[in-house]
This record gives sequence, structure tokens and C-alpha cells, in this order.
Amino acid sequence: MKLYQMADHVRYSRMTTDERRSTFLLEGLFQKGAIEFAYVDLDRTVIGSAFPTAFELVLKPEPELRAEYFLERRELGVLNVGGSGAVIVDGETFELDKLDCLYIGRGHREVIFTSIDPAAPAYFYLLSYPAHAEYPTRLARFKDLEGLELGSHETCNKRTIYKAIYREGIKSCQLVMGFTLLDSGSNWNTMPPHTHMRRSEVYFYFDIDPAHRVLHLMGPPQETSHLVVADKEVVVSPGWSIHSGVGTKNYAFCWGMGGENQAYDDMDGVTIADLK
Ligand SMILES: O=C[C@H](O)[C@@H](O)CC(=O)C(=O)O
Ligand SMILES: [Zn+2]
Repeated sequence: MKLYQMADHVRYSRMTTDERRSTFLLEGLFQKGAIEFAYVDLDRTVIGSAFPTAFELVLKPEPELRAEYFLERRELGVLNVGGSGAVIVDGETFELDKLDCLYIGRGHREVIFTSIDPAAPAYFYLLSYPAHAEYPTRLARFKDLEGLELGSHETCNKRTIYKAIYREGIKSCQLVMGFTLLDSGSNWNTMPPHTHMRRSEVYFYFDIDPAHRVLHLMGPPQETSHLVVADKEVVVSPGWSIHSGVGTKNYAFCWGMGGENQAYDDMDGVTIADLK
């Protein structure tokens, strides 16, 4: 499992493009027939993917976790961004269609990922944080989620936010997870931007057309820079950094957070005119 050590805003100021990319951007998730994980020291975030095709995949503890099983001290969020699949948690089967989101509580010993049709495989995005308590495993189906519409065509940011794991939704210890879908013709997410020192955020961009890219904006509000992001890549966003993006075409992304505050709207807003 690759270890990512986050930079603070002082080191950030002096980083080259390559250094910023190797610190904040995760490439190479979703290897066919495999589970991948990366460990981020910030908030002890574990980010991963399960991409089952012909065979089912079993969740194993990475040696670095020094755990008997993956969920011994952790909770896990799963978002399917591919074809239909199933996640089997200690013998209980949860079917996940595209954009269905599963919360798996601490303490489950056996988790198995499968695709229903290997020709149209499931793409399971995984996000995990340490957990101090056991909350029930629950599935949020896309069709049951209530979307929050934000933005407008005039500002090119018309989008719908779907919250799945959060204080008023599926209960968890610290994981907050949902996703945002941009309307056709809209390409800005989270503009005006914000920061939140009480938790870090992880952006997983998906449904980016292969010929297109998203320019993810980061950094303190008065010292921003961008990362050019392709489909199914992940950006880690420390509390001091804004997290916003503009695509060369519309796209979607999953936002996940861990830290000490689960209030979704605990954000310190930034005025666009103050950005540098
Ligand atoms: O803390 C919350 C997160 O930054 C995202 O939910 C914001 C977002 O999806 C958007 O405005 O499009
Ligand atoms: Zn945020």
C-alpha cells in the first residue's frame, strides 16, 4: 500500500507541478481484477478501489494496518461508479447499481466484491477512516437520495449534490460521503470555494470523458494552483486548501471527508474576488 504524506501550506508554496501531483493526486486506481489501496497520513485516510471482473475480490487487511481484518478498527464507504455489482458483508448481500453507496461499519470480518456481468464490471470506489464505534451497515440507493440543486447556467455551475453518509443520513463515526453530478454545459464545482480546517476532503473524479480533463484548484485562497485530473483519479484536499474544479466538459465526482466535524455546511466560504 502506497503511503502519502501530506504537505502543509508552507511546503505547498515551493512545490513544482510534479511534486504537487505526487503528493496530492492519486493515479492508477482501478486495476482489473484487483483491490488497490493508498494510505494518507492526514486523518489516517485509506483510499481505494475494487474492480472485480470474472472473479470475486476479498477485502484483506493491508500489512501496514497491523490489523487482523480490514474493518477491525475502521469503517468503509463504497460508491459504485460502474456496472451493477454486489458487496457481501459477513454473508449479507447488498446489490449496488451505479451511484449506489454502501456504508460498512467497524467489526465486519468478511467483505467480498463482485460484478454481476464481467462484461460491464462494477467500479467500487472505497474510502475508509478509523472508527471508534460500530454503526449499522446501510445502503443508500441513488434513486432514494434527495438531490440538492446548486448553481446556475449563467455561472456554468448548475449541479446536483447527493449526500449519502452524513449526520442526517447514514450514520458513521467520521466518514462523510456523497457525490455531485454536473449538468450538461456546466463545468464548475464548488465555486465560490471554501475551506474547512476541521476535516480533510477527498475528491474522486469520475465520468470524465477520456478526451477531457478537470483542472482541480487547490491551495490557500490567496495562493491557488491547479492539478490536471483525468477520469477516476483522486485528489486529497487538506483542511487549509480550497477544493474546486473546472472541466473541459461536464463530469461527476465523489466527495468524502474525515475529521472531527460531520456538519456538512461547516465551511469557511471564500469570496471569488478574494482568490489569488
Ligand atoms: O464540503 C463539501 C464539499 O466540498 C462538496 O460537497 C462540495 C460540492 O460537491 C460542490 O459544491 O459541488
Ligand atoms: Zn469541502
